[in-house]
Amino acid sequence: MKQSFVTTFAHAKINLALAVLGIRDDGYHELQSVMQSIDLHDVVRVRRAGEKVTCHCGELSGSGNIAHIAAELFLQELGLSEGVEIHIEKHIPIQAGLAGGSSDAAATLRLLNKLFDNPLTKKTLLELAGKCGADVAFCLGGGTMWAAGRGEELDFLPKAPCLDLVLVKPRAGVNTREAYQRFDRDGRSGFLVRADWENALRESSPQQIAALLYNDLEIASIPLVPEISDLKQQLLAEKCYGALMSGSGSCVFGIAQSGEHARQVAEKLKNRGHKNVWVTKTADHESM
Ligand SMILES: C[C@@](CO)(OP(=O)(O)O)[C@H](O)COP(=O)(O)OP(=O)(O)OC[C@H]1O[C@@H](n2ccc(N)nc2=O)[C@H](O)[C@@H]1O
Ligand SMILES: Nc1ncnc2c1ncn2[C@@H]1O[C@H](COP(=O)(O)OP(=O)(O)O)[C@@H](O)[C@H]1O
Repeated sequence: MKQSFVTTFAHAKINLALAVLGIRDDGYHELQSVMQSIDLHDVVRVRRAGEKVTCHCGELSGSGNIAHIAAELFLQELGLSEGVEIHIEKHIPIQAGLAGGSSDAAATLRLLNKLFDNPLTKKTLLELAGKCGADVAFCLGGGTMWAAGRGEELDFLPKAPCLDLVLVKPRAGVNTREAYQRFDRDGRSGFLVRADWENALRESSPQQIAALLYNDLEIASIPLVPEISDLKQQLLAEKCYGALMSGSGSCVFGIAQSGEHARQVAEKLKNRGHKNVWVTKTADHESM
C-alpha cells in the first residue's frame, strides 16, 4: 500500500538587517541579523517510499537538492535504511537572498519528523539544520528572529507588525559565496544595535523599522548585479517607507505604506518591464 504524503509551506525570508562582523577561522562570516519570514512560499510534500531518497523539484531535482541532503541527514541520524520521496513546488526565486533552498530543507526536516512520529528533539533538528546550511535553522521555525554566529544562533525578537512588501528580483541572481568573497575584498563591517530593533518592533511601526534597514552585503553584491541599486531607488521613489537588498541578493524589497500601495508599486514596476515582482507580507513563527 502506498503511504500518504504530508505537506507544508516552506516560507521565504528577508533580512531586515544584516551586519557582517568579520571572517571566522572556518571561513564563514560572523553575523548579526534580523531575520523575518514572509508569506511567499514553496510547497513541500514528503512520503515514505522505497529504499532511497528521491527529490522531485523540476530542474533542481536529485541528490544535489538541499532538501535531499536534509532527508539523508535525518534518516542517517535515526539509523534508518528506508527511503522517502520529496516533491517541491517552487515559487521562491532562486539566488535571490530569500533562502528558498534553506526553507525547503527545513520544511523537509519538519515533515520527516512528523511522518516518523517526532523521534528527534528540537535541539537535534536544529543541529541537522546547521549541517545543511547557515540559514536552515532559522527556516525551521521562522518568524522574527535575531540571528548571530553563522546565522544559526537564534533568539526571539518581538514579533514584527504586518509589513506590506514589494519584492523585485533582477534577471541575474547572486551566488552567496561570491557575495561574501566580494565583501572580504571591498566591504566594510557595521553592527546592529539590538535594543533599537526591539524598540522598533515593539512599537509595531513600519516607519521605524524602515529607518533601521541595513545590509553590509549590498555594497558587495551591487557590482555583481548593478540593477539592485536601480530597483532600490525605484522603490524609494514610489514612496516605500524603506527599501533594501535581502541577504546576499539579488532580490530587493520595499516596505509599502499599505497592501493597496504595494499592489500599485508592483504594477508600476511590471509596466516598466520588470517581470519578477511579488506583493507579499510578513509571516509568523511556526512551532516545530
Ligand atoms: C546571506 C544570507 C543571509 O541570511 O542569506 P542568503 O542570501 O543566502 O539567503 C546567509 O548568510 C547565507 O546563508 P546560507 O545560504 O544558508 O549559507 P550556506 O549555504 O551555509 O553558505 C553559502 C556560502 O556563504 C558563505 N557564508 C554563509 C554564511 C555565513 N555566515 N558566512 C559565510 O561566509 C559560506 O562560506 C558559503 O560559501
Ligand atoms: N530546494 C532548492 N531550492 C533552491 N535552490 C536550491 C535548492 N536545492 C539546492 N539549491 C541550489 O542552491 C542555490 C542557492 O539557493 P537559494 O535558496 O536560491 O539561495 P539564496 O537564498 O542563498 O539566494 C541555487 O542556485 C541552487 O543551485
